This record gives sequence, structure tokens and C-alpha cells, in this order.
Amino acid sequence: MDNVFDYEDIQLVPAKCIVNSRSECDTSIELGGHKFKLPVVPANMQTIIDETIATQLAEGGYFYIMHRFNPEKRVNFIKDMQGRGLIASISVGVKPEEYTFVEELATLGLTPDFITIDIAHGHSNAVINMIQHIKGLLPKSFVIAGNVGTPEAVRELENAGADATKVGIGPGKVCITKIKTGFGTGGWQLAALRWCAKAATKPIIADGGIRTHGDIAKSVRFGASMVMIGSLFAGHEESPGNTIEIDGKKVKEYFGSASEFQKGEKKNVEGKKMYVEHKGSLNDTLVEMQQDLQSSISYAGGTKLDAIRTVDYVIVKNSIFNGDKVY
Ligand SMILES: NC(=O)C1=CN([C@@H]2O[C@H](COP(=O)(O)OP(=O)(O)OC[C@H]3O[C@@H](n4cnc5c(N)ncnc54)[C@H](OP(=O)(O)O)[C@@H]3O)[C@@H](O)[C@H]2O)C=CC1
Ligand SMILES: Nc1nc2c(ncn2[C@@H]2O[C@H](COP(=O)(O)O)[C@@H](O)[C@H]2O)c(=O)[nH]1
Repeated sequence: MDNVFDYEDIQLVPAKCIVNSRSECDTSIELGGHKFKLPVVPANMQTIIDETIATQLAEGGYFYIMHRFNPEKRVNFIKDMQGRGLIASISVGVKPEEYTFVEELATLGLTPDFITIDIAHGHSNAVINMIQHIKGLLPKSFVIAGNVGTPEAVRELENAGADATKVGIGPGKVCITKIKTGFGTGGWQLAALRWCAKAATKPIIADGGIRTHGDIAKSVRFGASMVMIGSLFAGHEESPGNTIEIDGKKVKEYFGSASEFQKGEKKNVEGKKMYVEHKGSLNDTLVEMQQDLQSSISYAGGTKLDAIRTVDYVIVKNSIFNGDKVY
């Protein structure tokens, strides 16, 4: 791979505007036969989403993926969501008990609309076997598999039956994989996304490294159908993390799914905890994201997300912000 770059190194080039108002621009996206308001999904992490937020998002027309860290709650969660006519979107791992869980769902006649296989190193037989297990027992569930960082991995997971793949090894804000292992797409996530998207025949979800709303448009430009975001969604009133005060300022915790705070032990730790500024309501952020993305579409010279996919771009090597703070 040559010519690597990340979000900060790229600017999209404006094209002639064809709308009179940004409100004419449509940010919606289709995934798995469902239409969602934004190509954005909050990370399936314990300090980002819980059952209440999942319900709020589904009712509001947004995509969501529930995390897998309260495994015993999943059956009732699926029943509850589908009982209300909402999509059921859950996560699984690859350990033996997760195979049993998928069998239990099939026996109960429960088909989640979306199942995400949430594993650090998704290019593995463990994930391929789980994709095949789910597809054998729950063929109507839309399976998202990951995480990966290479075209080979995308092809293998797609060939195994995955309906979408999730790209991003190590670019996350609370990730320490790159430091502890020396591997990953941290620092070149956007280029890795482009590399993977060229090989993909099914949707790609870009995961990790989004620091500004403009990064969502850049992800779409380089091949993402959907963008998974953790840190920008941390710290809201509704966010599950604990709130504390530091120097008189309210902050909320955000920790990695492979951190010792999640695992309850110091074994194979590849995540850390941080505190983020308290941000107000989640809905306000979603509305602002939508407005910013509508503006991106207008700069792309179109009325729909697809307009962004073909815009020109320039590489400006870390100079976009010219030393300024982002906000
Ligand atoms: N996107 C990213 O960059 C990363 C995300 N994470 C997140 O952390 C959470 C925990 O992930 P994960 O540890 O995979 O899940 P689990 O702790 O559920 O581990 C799943 C299984 O995979 C094995 N495993 C984990 N990592 C590797 C590896 N590098 N090579 C071989 N086998 C492995 C584990 O065994 P054993 O533990 O014995 O090795 C275990 O049997 C997930 O939510 C994941 O999304 C974690 C790191 C990177
Ligand atoms: N290496 C690790 N990556 C992790 C961990 N927990 C979550 N994640 C990944 O980060 C993104 C969110 O990234 P952000 O930049 O938007 O904050 C999330 O979706 C996971 O893929 C972890 O412990 N270690």
C-alpha cells in the first residue's frame, strides 16, 4: 500500500451547488432493506449505547447496534424491540456460548434484523465459522462482520456470507491496539477504507477515528455505506457512562470494549478509559450531524449522499486546521 492518508490529510473539493437550501439534501441511506436517516451508527460499546438509547434511535429512524456485554438481556431485547415494530439489531462474539445463543434464537423463532459479529481481529476462522453458523440458522438476519483492515479480509468474510463488513483495526479514540501490538489501520484508516471498499461487493461500515462531522462525508467519499462512531457519541446526557466533575466541569467516562474496565481484569487489554466533556442531548448531536451532512451534500453538488461518492479530493497532509483547534 502506498499513498496512505487519514481523515486530517484530506479535503473534498466543492462542486457547483444545485439546491436553494441545504434542507433539500437527503442524508438517508438504505441498509439491509431498511432506510435510515443518517449513514451513522453509534459504536456498540457499553458507554455509548444501552437499551433506552437503542429504542430512542430506532424510534427516531436511526440505525443502531446494541452491544454484546449483557448477553443474558438479548432475547428479551429482541422480543421487546420487534414487539413494538422496531428493528432488532444485536451483537455477538465467537465463543462457544455464542453458538448456543444463536441456536436458542432459532429454536425460539426469533430473527434479529441485524447481527453484528464484534471481534477485534475479524479476519479469522472464528468469525468465518460464526457467519456460517448464523446464516445456516437465521438466514434472514443481516450479518455485519468485523473488524478488518484489508481487501483479502473483506473478500473472505463476504464469501463466507457476511452481508456487510466493518473496517477499522485500531483507529479508535480509546484504542491502544496500535501501541500494544504495532498493528492496525490507526493513522491511515481513511486509506484502508478506500483500499477495502475497492474490493467490496457489499456495504462497508467504516469504524473508528471519526473526530469531526466532516469525517463522515470523507468516509462516504472513500466507500463507506455507514460510519460507526464512539467518541463523538460519548458524554451525552443519555450516555450510559458515569458522570463526574473535574475542576468544576461535568465529564463522562468513555472506555474501550477491550479495556480492563470492560473486561474486569487486566488480560489482553487493548483499550483505555478517558473522560469526555458533557455534551447535552444526543438528539441535538444527531440533528447537527444531519445538518452538517446536508451541507456536505450541497458542497458535493448534489441532493443525495451518492453525490459525495464521486467528488474530487486533495491531499493536504495534516494542514487542514493550520494549527487551529477544531472547536
Ligand atoms: N476495532 C478495534 O480496533 C478493536 C476492537 N476491540 C473491541 O474489544 C472487544 C473485545 O474484542 P475481542 O478480544 O476480539 O473479543 P473477545 O474477548 O470476545 O474474544 C473473542 C475470541 O477471540 C480470541 N481473540 C481475541 N483477539 C484475538 C487475536 N488477536 N488473535 C486470536 N484470537 C483472538 C479470544 O481469545 P483470547 O482472548 O484468549 O485470545 C476469544 O476467544 C470487542 O468489542 C472489539 O470490538 C478490541 C481491540 C481492537
Ligand atoms: N483497539 C480498541 N478498539 C476499540 C476498543 N473499544 C472499542 N474500539 C473500537 O473503537 C471504535 C470507536 O472509535 P472512535 O474513534 O469513534 O471513538 C469502536 O467502534 C470499536 O471498533 C478497545 O478497547 N480497543
